[in-house]
Amino acid sequence: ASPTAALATDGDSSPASSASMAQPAVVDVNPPRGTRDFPPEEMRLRSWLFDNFREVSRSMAFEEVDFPVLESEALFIRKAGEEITQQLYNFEDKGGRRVVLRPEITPSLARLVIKQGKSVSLPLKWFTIGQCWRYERMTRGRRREHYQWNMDIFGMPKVRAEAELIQAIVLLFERLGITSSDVGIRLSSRKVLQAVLDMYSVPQNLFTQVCVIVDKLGKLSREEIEKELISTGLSSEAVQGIIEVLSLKSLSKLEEVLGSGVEAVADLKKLFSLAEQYGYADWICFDASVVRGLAYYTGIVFEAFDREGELRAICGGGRYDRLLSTFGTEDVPACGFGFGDAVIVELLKEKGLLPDLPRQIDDIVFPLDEELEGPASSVASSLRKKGRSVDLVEDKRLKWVFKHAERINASRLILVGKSEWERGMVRVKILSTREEFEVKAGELQ
Ligand SMILES: Nc1ccc(Br)nc1
Repeated sequence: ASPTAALATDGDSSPASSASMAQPAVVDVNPPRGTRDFPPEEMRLRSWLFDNFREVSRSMAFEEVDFPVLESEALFIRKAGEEITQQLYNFEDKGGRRVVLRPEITPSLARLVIKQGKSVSLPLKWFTIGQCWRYERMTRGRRREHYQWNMDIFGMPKVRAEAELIQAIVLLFERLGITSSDVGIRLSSRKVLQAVLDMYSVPQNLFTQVCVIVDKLGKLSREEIEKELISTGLSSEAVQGIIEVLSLKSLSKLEEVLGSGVEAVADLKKLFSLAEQYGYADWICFDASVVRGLAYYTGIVFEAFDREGELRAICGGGRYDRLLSTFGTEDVPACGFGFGDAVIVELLKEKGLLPDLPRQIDDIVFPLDEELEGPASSVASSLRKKGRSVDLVEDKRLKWVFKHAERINASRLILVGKSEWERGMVRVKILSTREEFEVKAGELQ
């Protein structure tokens, strides 16, 4: 039986389709576990979302870049215990190379910056939209792939980079109809945690591990967090100090605890003052518990969350000034964020903000009988060359064509009939007004 047996037909009684209807499909027509198909309606929504990502990136003067989904596993081997490195979609290829389906975009960006070396002038502002993968044990039934919009700035050491990236996120939300009462952006700096660890003389090599653990605040219980922190060798005094500082929600309180002149506080104050000038101050709030879960962040970190519901992170990012040296080359200051395609769509659904994106075609061209299939081809071709979207239909009854025109929201129906064609004419039906007239085939726009 043909694998397409399960495919519905359009009800037209053309003999080929009815015979294959009876057999069940012999292949599993579902995509691999944790992955999605994008049939036309879902694809229109995804394209709409990605067009908004692209439009914001363009308005911020970012250049689009792209990378293979397949990367060397070495790019993602990190020892900080991040979830992302424990769920690598990794395998050995036929050449014995250790490769992965990338779990994130940032290491690929860093790789390309290193590869481009001196040939690029800084700062670099790059964006991409790419599919990312994780091998999640299906017990949790979560997705194994999603598309991420990434915007990254290389070579901008000051908090201007963070301020620019947060504006991009706010511009995107505003384009989608989301307001600052729907979503907030929590931000802090990893230098806060660095300052606390310094206060307790915690060795520097524990920093990234501690970040990955405290990122689970809000997901794990306080006891579990304390236990994990103790297991890294931290004193219980240091653990209490960390949890106390990370529960702060006020910058002035933070300054009281850490003392004035601390870099973390200065950075954050500068960012809040820039936010006023950009006009997005009501979107952001200081929250010392924000550390994000990626090992390589070194400075300001931020994440957008929905103010109702389970406070899911919609997107997140931060500064990573020392990622390149982990690849064996000199560091370039960098900052970026990742914005997934799934949580945002759930949020839009909950807020009733999903756009109506019907299929829309300009013209249907239909030959009224077989000997006019040639002329219909030239009519369709000339309209397409003028930029019209044209559905060339044949072997159907006229009744079906009218139904089809409605289904695809066609603006016009161009009928190619024998008597008209002999006079160099075609018949045009404007489907919204039912207006009908003849036009010289050569003058059809
Ligand atoms: N990093 C990552 C990859 C794939 C999905 Br779904 N979520 C997170």
